[in-house]
Amino acid sequence: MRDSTAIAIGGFDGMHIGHQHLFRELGERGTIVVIETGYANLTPKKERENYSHYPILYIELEDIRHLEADEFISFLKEKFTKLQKIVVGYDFHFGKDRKYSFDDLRELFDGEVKVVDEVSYEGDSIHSHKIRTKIKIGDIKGANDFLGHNYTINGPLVAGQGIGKKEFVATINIDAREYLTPKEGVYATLTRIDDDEHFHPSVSFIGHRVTTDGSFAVESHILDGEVLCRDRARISFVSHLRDNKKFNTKAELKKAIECDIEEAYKRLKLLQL
Ligand SMILES: Cc1cc2nc3c(=O)[nH]c(=O)nc-3n(C[C@H](O)[C@H](O)[C@H](O)COP(=O)(O)O)c2cc1C
Ligand SMILES: Nc1ncnc2c1ncn2[C@@H]1O[C@H](COP(=O)(O)OP(=O)(O)O)[C@@H](O)[C@H]1O
Repeated sequence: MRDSTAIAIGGFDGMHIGHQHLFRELGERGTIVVIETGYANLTPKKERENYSHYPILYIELEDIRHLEADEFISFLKEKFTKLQKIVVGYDFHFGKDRKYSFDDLRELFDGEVKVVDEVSYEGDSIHSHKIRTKIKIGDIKGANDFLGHNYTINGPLVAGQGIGKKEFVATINIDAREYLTPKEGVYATLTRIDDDEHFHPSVSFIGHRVTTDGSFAVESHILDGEVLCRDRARISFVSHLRDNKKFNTKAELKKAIECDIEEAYKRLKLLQL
């Protein structure tokens, strides 16, 4: 990483299609420099590493936000002594009051400054805050189109109420509090257990279990057979099926879950065509 000749700089929460355009400019010896604001919740912390083969250096915003432009460049050159190229996007700003832009980099850096033009999807500029809004309203397709991959959360296994398997269907419950949780409801998903290679087709519920104990849950029912989850699971969202709902009886909820399973099968099958 220290030998890198090119770096791309930004927050990079989501590792979306716009970010990927920057990474394409890095060449063979590149590093991604993540400026951590503490607000990343699409790809928190090291989760970003699943979406690029380049090494990532994490820098706290607090450590650089006060710097003048020349100090910022010196800071980067100290970290990367062989630095020849800096890649940023059209709207990158840095330093005191975010007053510096790529113009300042171009003026003060003695290497190449590559500025990537605005990347859009169907005429709409791609940004992580827009992806967050889409996820919050349950527009999974829209979020995935901007991301260039399925929105995916992951977390350690937690105990459920213990009634799923007996009264409804078996589910894997996880704690995914580091992530932005999609709008409460039911989704067609793919779930990977304990970091195994394989993603299982699944249907997932996110929200307050208003029909039973009212507590918040993120849970996934695997569709292609029984699985044993020991440690953690990763849930990848494919499409929104319906909103969370309070049913009058458990029997009605059970019926709804059976419909959800059927619908999830259909949506996931479409993926394979
Ligand atoms: C596909 C699916 C859909 C669900 N939909 C709802 C729902 O609309 N309303 C609700 O209160 N709970 C819903 N649940 C959550 C159930 O209430 C939950 O699975 C049940 O309370 C068992 O919880 P346990 O696994 O913690 O024992 C759903 C669960 C699944 C798997
Ligand atoms: N849609 C886009 N098109 C081109 N560059 C982008 C785009 N979105 C972000 N970038 C660039 O990627 C880097 C990381 O940006 P960041 O602010 O973390 O992304 P976002 O705006 O999505 O939150 C910055 O250099 C930024 O200019």
